[in-house]
Amino acid sequence: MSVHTVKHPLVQHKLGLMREAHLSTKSFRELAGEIAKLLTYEATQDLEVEDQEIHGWNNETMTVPRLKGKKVTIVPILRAGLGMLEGVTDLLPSARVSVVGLYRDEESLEPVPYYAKFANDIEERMALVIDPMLATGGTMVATLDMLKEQGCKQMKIIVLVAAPEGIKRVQDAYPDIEIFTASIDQRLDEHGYIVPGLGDAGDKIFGTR
Ligand SMILES: O=P(O)(O)OC[C@H]1O[C@H](OP(=O)(O)OP(=O)(O)O)[C@H](O)[C@@H]1O
Ligand SMILES: O=c1cc[nH]c(=O)[nH]1
Ligand SMILES: [Mg+2]
Repeated sequence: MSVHTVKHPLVQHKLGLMREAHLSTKSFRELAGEIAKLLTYEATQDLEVEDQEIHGWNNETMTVPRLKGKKVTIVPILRAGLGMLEGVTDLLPSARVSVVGLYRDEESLEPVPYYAKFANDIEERMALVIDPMLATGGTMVATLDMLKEQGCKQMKIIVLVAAPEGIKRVQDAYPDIEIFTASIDQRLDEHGYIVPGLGDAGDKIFGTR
């Protein structure tokens, strides 16, 4: 498995803005979408293209590259993953969206699934799982287990911030999966929050803090 930390200045600048304690809900949500879009650009670098002949502006034929029609399903993890969805669909407008809902139990820190609705032909699609936070990794591994159970063969992960503990948990369970992130932060605190992190991303995106 490889972990790609996207060091692009725009990504790093925007993530820095997200770390401000008193950022408005509006700004936090906008930045989450913008970084998600930039990370998607990186995560889709290996999409295949094929030549297609077209008539150009002067009616001469020319050959242009076109996406080969790789089927993708975007998988936002409720709630917080929804804050990234628009940024991802901006770049992948034809992708199907498969939604899973899991929350992390505050005491045990274990994921509790409560919703799932998958694309019909999910077994033929590459799944792009999106969630702002990869903390203990419990939620992500449970999501990947659900996708595998549905017959999904190729999966990638896009998170805004990852903790080393979460990366290891995903890595142990799914050695071949690629993770794209804007930052690998230092550690988890005693409540399982990423430090320095962003705080509770779901609460910040939905204004429920
Ligand atoms: O890696 P983990 O330790 O499992 O933690 C990460 C999960 O916690 C957060 O969701 P939360 O449970 O707060 O739900 P929410 O999105 O509804 O706020 C976050 O958005 C991840 O889904
Ligand atoms: O730091 C964290 C950890 C889990 N969930 C969050 O929203 N933030
Ligand atoms: Mg939350």
